[in-house]
Amino acid sequence: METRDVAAVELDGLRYAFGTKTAVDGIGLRVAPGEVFGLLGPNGAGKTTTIRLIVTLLPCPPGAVRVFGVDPARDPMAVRRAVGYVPQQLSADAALTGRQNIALFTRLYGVPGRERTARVEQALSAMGLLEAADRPAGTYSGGMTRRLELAQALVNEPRLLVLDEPTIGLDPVARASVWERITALRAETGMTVLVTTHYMDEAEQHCDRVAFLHQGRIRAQGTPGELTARLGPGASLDDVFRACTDDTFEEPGDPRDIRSTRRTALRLG
Ligand SMILES: Nc1ncnc2c1ncn2[C@@H]1O[C@H](COP(=O)(O)OP(=O)(O)OP(=O)(O)O)[C@@H](O)[C@H]1O
Repeated sequence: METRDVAAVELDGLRYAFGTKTAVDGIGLRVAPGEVFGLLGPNGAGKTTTIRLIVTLLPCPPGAVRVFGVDPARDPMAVRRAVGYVPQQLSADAALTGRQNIALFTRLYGVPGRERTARVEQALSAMGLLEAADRPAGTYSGGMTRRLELAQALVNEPRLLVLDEPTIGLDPVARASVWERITALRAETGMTVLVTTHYMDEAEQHCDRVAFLHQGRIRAQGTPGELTARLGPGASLDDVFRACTDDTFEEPGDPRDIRSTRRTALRLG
């Protein structure tokens, strides 16, 4: 039986290695239901690997991951039913129309036949794509393509939406339009959103809480306001990013340690 206290995502000592390369090195975090939570960090920090473990695309050890209380190591199908995942790599078929692309996903997700049309229309509407629905996806702008991919994930009616770099490569207007849709969706449905991004301004503006990863470990986590406050007046999330990737940062996992890097970060900033 689920209670209000069940986390949307809970990681406890999560580890993963590709052969001898440790990509995720003992991560613990908790994403509350309804939160927008940002996983931040430099290239190779372990963000995508963490996400792929959560969405069951990589096998995780029992007990290290819970999605709404369900361990993907024990019941991956239950986790897949709860999750909508938009990977970094573009997944829309350029030759199909937007509507056809989304319809394809209703089949992939096993949406019952009688519900498919309504789900497709809802997803198109939620992502502002009704007018462009019957054009080939190959004619869409970058921002529209991203919104189409979000729409594809939405037909599963996910409780947890997982987005890997949803705005990468988009111009500022398209980035804003993608976030506008995500924000509206969250407000309307109460959906939990787990997102990776390299854009610190987006994380600062749109994430309720964030965790900074570096070399497979969490270096700091909290609200953007908490983390910047630890670096002092005028600090930005960019400064926190730099502090967390500084090699002198010794004790991962304890957000208080960020204070010890304050001087370094300010110097670098
Ligand atoms: N399939 C793989 N085989 C071997 N090593 C991998 C594989 N996938 C990722 N890695 C390694 O694991 C580490 C973490 O990679 P990951 O893709 O999770 O990082 P990331 O934080 O998502 O980076 P980016 O911001 O570049 O997407 C990196 O050192 C990467 O080279």
